[in-house]
Formats: sequence, structure tokens, C-alpha cells
Amino acid sequence: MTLKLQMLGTGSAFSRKYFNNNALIFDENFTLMVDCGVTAPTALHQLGRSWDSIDAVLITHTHADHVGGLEELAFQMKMRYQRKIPLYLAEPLAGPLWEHTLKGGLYQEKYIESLEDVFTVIPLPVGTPADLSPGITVELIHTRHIPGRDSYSLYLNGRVFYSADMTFDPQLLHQLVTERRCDTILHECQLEGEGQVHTTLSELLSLPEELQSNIHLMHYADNMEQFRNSTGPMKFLEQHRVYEL
Ligand SMILES: Nc1ccn([C@@H]2O[C@@H]3COP(=O)(O)O[C@H]3[C@H]2O)c(=O)n1
Ligand SMILES: [Zn+2]
Ligand SMILES: [Zn+2]
Repeated sequence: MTLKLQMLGTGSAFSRKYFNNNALIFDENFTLMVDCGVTAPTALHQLGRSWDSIDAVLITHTHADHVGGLEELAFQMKMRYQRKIPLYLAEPLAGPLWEHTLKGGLYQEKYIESLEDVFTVIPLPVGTPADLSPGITVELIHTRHIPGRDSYSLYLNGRVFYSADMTFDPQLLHQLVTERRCDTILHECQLEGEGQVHTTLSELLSLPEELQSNIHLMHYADNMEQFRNSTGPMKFLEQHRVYEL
């Protein structure tokens, strides 16, 4: 079975052109949504897909460009489709996701009083692969993003690294490629300025060229076109295009 990737959006948090950096990862049998930001409902609509076509959602961390569409997903599944889909996430994210992000919009006495009332909440282990479907395996890797907040990257099917939001970690990238057979890296990329909470293009360009040739860039700003010829062998992922992983 071929694993496929379709980005619902490829933009940075405040992008207006490219939408939030959310993904569909799918094969013939199963569609996983990776992060569900503010723009995810519109992105799905533009693709002609309904919420009902999503089998599960996975959350990497609780910034709005990654979880801001979950309220609609929860309401639509609960009221329109009468379904509870799996919500995969690292266990430390579950409390904050409900208490700090979703409760304000979703809470209803005796109807929606917890995350479990709208999703089948499935905590994922960190550092150990878990089967989400017969063809999709995910290992969470705890990575640095915002001090004092948990955030996770994904290692898919033992060969594809999905950075989500993270600061530069060349050691991890080297280790994945040299010791763990990683052949595809989908990496966030801050095009300009210092990388306080993200990984910059300059940092990625400091990696060996062979490693760069495995990297596809995402989570980029609206002036991406200005950098088209400045990324070495790295290519920008495009919103809505279907890639075989
Ligand atoms: N210390 C911080 C915290 C946040 N931010 C910006 O807010 C965005 C939240 O979503 P993101 O995709 O993680 O990108 C963050 C920064 O743009 C930032 O630039 N510096
Ligand atoms: Zn983000
Ligand atoms: Zn973030």
C-alpha cells in the first residue's frame, strides 16, 4: 500500500495565502488528519471532502494553527455524523487541549463535558511506534518548540519524519537518516529572521547537501516565492498536491 500526503495547508501560523500547516496522510483504507487548525474546515471544503471522510485526527501541539479547527470537527462529528473518531495525541496534551482550548466552546451540561464526549481519545506513547491503521504507523518524538509547552514530531512508517513545529535539531535529523533509515523529511521552515521557536532556512541550509536532498519544506511564510531558488536541493511542499511518500 502506498502512503500518500496531501497538505491542507503549508503556511506559517499567520499565513494568509497558504493556510495552516495541516496534513492528510492516507492510503486506500484510512485517512489521518495531522493537526486541525483554524483553516482546516475551509481547506477540506475546497478539496470537496467532508468531515466524514476523516478516519482519525492527530494533534502535535496546542497552537491554534494546529488545533483551532477541532471545535468544528467535534461539533460536526457529534451532531451531524453521530460519530466519535479517534483523537491521537501525546498524553500530556489532553488536559491542556480540553481545559485551555476546547472547553470554552464545546462544553454543554450533560452533553459535552469532556474530550471523551466528542472523541475517542487515544494517548500515543512517545518514542515507540504505534499502529493507527493496517498501513499507518506513528512514533511521537518529543521535540523543542515553545519553552514550557509540549510539542511532538512524527516518525511515520519507520521512514518519514514530519517535524510539525520545532527548533532546529540537526542531531535528530542526522540520527534519523543514518541510524533509522529515514528517507523523507517534511520540515517546517522559517524563511527569515532568528529561529526562536522555529527552524530557519539558514539552519536547514547548514545541513550536509545529501541530507538536504531528503527535505521538503512546509510551514512557510507568504513571501515563499522570493525564496524559490534559495533552498538548495530542498523543495517547498505545495498545498493540495498529492505526494506519494
Ligand atoms: N515565543 C513565541 C511564541 C509564538 N510566536 C509566534 O506565534 C505563533 C504560534 O504558532 P506557531 O506556528 O508555533 O508560530 C508561532 C510564532 O509565529 C513567536 O514568534 N514567538
Ligand atoms: Zn504552527
Ligand atoms: Zn506552534
